[in-house]
Amino acid sequence: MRHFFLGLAPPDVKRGRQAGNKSPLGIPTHHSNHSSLASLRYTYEDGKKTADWLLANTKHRPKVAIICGSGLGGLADLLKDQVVFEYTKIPQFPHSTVAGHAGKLVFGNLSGKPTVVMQGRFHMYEGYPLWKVTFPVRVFSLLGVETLIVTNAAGGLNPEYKVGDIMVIRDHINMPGFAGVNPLVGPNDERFGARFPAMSDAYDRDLRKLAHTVASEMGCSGSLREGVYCSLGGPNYETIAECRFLQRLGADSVGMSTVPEVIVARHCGMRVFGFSLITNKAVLDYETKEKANHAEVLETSRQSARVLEKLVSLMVQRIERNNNVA
Ligand SMILES: O=P(O)(O)O[C@H]1O[C@H](CO)[C@@H](O)[C@H]1O
Ligand code: HPA
Repeated sequence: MRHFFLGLAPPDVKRGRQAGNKSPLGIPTHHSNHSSLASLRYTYEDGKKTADWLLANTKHRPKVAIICGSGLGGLADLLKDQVVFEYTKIPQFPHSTVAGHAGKLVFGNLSGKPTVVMQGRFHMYEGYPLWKVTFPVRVFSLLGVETLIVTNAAGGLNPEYKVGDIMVIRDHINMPGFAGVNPLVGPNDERFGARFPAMSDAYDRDLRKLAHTVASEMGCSGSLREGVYCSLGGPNYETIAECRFLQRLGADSVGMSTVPEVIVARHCGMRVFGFSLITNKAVLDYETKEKANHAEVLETSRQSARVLEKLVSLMVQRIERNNNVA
């Protein structure tokens, strides 16, 4: 296993062609107007710089990328012939700040397939704008990744779901998107994708089918669900009224991530698959004393991670080049 401690200070983020004070996360603290805010983002060339740096420092050429949810980073340990980069050492990469997100990018072979795994993702509630949250996805696309697998820890809204169940994501509800909070807001660079991408087929049908096949071969189809994930901004967990509202909207699970990554991956033509691990039941009853908390989320992830890891690695084994399933 090789670790990179090259001591490279991450270069400054593109300033959106404006001067101004910055927070420690590189986020400007003063904006003259909305349009300067909208043009503040990483450019295609920024993504290319980071991708080229990674390609120069590893011989791996991944076709599959996996983003691990809270407490689910153990998946990276299954990679053979690892090359590990701390996020803090990768030019322009944001840094992980949440418990259960180690902040390492791991390249290697998973089930014999060249794969890159994010041990830790970025969330809007950490103070990152969505163009930073989703920067790794664009870097993956520039590395040549064709398939993105996302995992997350989520609260179960569907009354049938139990803690420890795994939900194949069939579709999502982008709650912040209703208010215009979307990673694709701002000037569109056609080299990544079209101005108006479709999202009706965001989660690949063949990979969803494959997940059910693999789960039944593993003998765990009883705890495999399929449903709709709803993303909120966080960081507070939902009120009871909000959970009831989300249920009525048709959401089966709720979390604070994933959707921006999926939107950006689909924008740049990647095939997407996702799992929610149901780490807690959403609180829907005013009589209960139950409360969501991150310690419980991490504990459920710890207990159920092995099944999820096996499911993902068996799926990767069957993903062929050019988006086929073996
Ligand atoms: O979605 P992931 O990153 O798995 O994490 C989930 O767990 C945290 C809350 O416990 C939130 O960050 C929520 O989004
Ligand atoms: N709500 C939001 N995000 C979450 C939850 C939840 O209940 N569980 C894990 N992440």
